[in-house]
Amino acid sequence: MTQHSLSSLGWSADFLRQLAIDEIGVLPPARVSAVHRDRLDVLTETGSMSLHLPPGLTTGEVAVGDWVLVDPDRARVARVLDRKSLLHRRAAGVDARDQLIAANVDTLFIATSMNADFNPARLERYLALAYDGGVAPVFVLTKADLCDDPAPFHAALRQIAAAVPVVTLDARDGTTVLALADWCGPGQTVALLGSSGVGKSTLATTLTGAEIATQGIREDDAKGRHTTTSREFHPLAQGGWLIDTPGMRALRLAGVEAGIDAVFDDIAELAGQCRFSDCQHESEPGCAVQAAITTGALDPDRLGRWQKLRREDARNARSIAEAHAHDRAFGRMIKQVMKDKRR
Ligand SMILES: Nc1nc2c(ncn2[C@@H]2O[C@H](COP(=O)(O)OP(=O)(O)OP(=O)(O)O)[C@@H](O)[C@H]2O)c(=O)[nH]1
Ligand SMILES: [Zn+2]
Repeated sequence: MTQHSLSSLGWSADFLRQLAIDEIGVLPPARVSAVHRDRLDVLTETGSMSLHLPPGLTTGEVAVGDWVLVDPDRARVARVLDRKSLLHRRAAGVDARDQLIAANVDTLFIATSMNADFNPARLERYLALAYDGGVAPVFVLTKADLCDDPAPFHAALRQIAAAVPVVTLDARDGTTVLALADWCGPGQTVALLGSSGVGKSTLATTLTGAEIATQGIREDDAKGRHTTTSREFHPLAQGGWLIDTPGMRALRLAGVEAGIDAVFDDIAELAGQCRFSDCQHESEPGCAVQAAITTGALDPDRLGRWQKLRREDARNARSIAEAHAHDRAFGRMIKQVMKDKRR
């Protein structure tokens, strides 16, 4: 069985600092490598193991990449450590639920190919998710071998986010993929997002040096819940880890307003200068956003994409909040019924 040092698994001072004196050496840390319906797979310094959860903790509250402390006598989780980053979304399907995608990811590779797939709105959506979750984004332009002129794509990315690194590669070619090596070293954790066909599986295979069976079927599971039994935490050839996030086609943002405003910081800043604090940036007098569109400083399409994302995010966050309130009200009703029965 392969053994890993804690630091090669991504352990750092952020986590060590959270341990109480009486936990050190007693409750060993472990990194979650897969989340099943009723248990977790984890990697520790001594190998891999399967853990149950303590009462009061459900697998919906744990993500691949999480650090937990292990209660070795009971072979179960003692507690989940605070995360340094978290990717989450509104679950697929009809139920309004926040779904954790991956925890403690250092870098999100946002993949797109340089063809008709290239879609600024989609890239901004991924970017908002990364910023909100505290994960550093990197744009990965795939299929470099099929593109005669990458310059327009680079220019478009600069418009979207000038500060985000851009790497152009052929996902099948290990030599070009080496351009990602800086983010893939020992102790580093990366995740990969992008729409179908951009080359995620191909890139994952090249980065890990192994065939990864990515399965899109999980998302279509009626409950929108991870029911996988395959591994989701893959060692990278460079020493780090890849968290596989399959089936991310329907990436519905919820409660990531701060991330959205970070992506559109130019518009958020203009909005702060509007005369009315609740300006909708439509036809109000003294609207700094509309003024910037008039002078050509702001692309109206970009404003439209910002407004659309904000609306979607607010709508999803609201339905998750309403679902929680409904659950609580239902719980109270059940309790009352039980009480009345006992009388
Ligand atoms: N020429 C070229 N082909 C590529 C490149 N990356 C991926 N492909 C091909 O594009 C096709 C789709 O690649 P995948 O890796 O399956 O794409 P994916 O993003 O994982 O797609 P889904 O599994 O549907 O999400 C495959 O036939 C790959 O061989 C590249 O950089 N250059
Ligand atoms: Zn305005």
